[in-house]
Amino acid sequence: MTTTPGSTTSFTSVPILDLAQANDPAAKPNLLKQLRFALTEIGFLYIKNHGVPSEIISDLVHTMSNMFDLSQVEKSRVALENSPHFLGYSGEGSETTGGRTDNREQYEFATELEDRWTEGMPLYERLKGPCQYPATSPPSQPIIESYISHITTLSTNFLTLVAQCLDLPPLTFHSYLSNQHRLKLVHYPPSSTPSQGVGPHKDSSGWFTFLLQASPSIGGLQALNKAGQWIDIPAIPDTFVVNIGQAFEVITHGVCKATTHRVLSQTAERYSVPFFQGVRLDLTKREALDGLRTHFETWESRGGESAEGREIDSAFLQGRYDTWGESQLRTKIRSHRGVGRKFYADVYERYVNED
Ligand SMILES: O=C(O)CCC(=O)C(=O)O
Ligand SMILES: [Fe+2]
Repeated sequence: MTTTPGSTTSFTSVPILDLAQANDPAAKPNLLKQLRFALTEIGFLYIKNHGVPSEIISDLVHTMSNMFDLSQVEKSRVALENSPHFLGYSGEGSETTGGRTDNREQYEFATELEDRWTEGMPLYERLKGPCQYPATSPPSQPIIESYISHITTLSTNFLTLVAQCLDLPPLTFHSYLSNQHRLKLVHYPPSSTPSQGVGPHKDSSGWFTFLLQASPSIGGLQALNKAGQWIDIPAIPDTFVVNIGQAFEVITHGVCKATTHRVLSQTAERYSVPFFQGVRLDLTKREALDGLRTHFETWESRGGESAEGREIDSAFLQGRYDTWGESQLRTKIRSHRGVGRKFYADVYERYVNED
């Protein structure tokens, strides 16, 4: 259980920000004001006019649908359980969040990197390595790589606005970036009774998450406000949902909070694509806290988190581990225990048995 102070206010909706305003000197101050409000009071926002070409998105949505239509035999050829990097396909029921089974299947990809890990290097370096692409026609790899490349650019540029709206030099957050960002293609099968698509969680994978809700009229995504109410985050065409990850909450000393969210399964199937902007794995908690301490110390931290929000597991914030990389590895092993047992036997028991 976390002792993290504060999450968000009692927001009841999530604002839509127009990134085109960043290029208009007359409109930019308004954009930065809205962004500051969203980051400090909500932890979630939509962005429109984000600059990612619509054909890049439609190609991705199309290939995603082909990938989930593949047979179980084809899917299991690229099984995540065979990857020490936690990259590949995992079927329904193979992931748990908050101790309960999620009802979704997913393919996990990342910026394409070689596996450079050898015995003696930090274990978390093993999170980096090649993706597994299933056999589709047309091939999915160039489509997914192109999407990752566009969102990487968008998310990197977005950090400039984030810094500016928090009264910091434009490149403040860039030096903390990893060379590996992760992308998931997610399919929530239909469910006749209300059930957990993915359970309540805070994103543990980095700075910001950029989420494409790929099923236009299907709901299910919700964020938790301070009053303990679940607020709907409906799919809005031509937008991404952006939310704060746990590392960003740490570096801003809780001024910007990683807001708890979940997905409820619907009677219709739903597709989504979260992109997790990566943080350097060797970032230590001390470095993260000291970096901007003097800047954020003077900020009034926004108080109060709902009881349910405080229950969310959040290892890096609690300071159990020295590095961001180790807390990442722990989170991955706890979610995908088969991979943990197979490739990380030395730490498996310790990681899964602590609360
Ligand atoms: O599917 C969604 O809309 C959100 C998924 C999510 O929150 C996650 O995978 O971290
Ligand atoms: Fe999430």
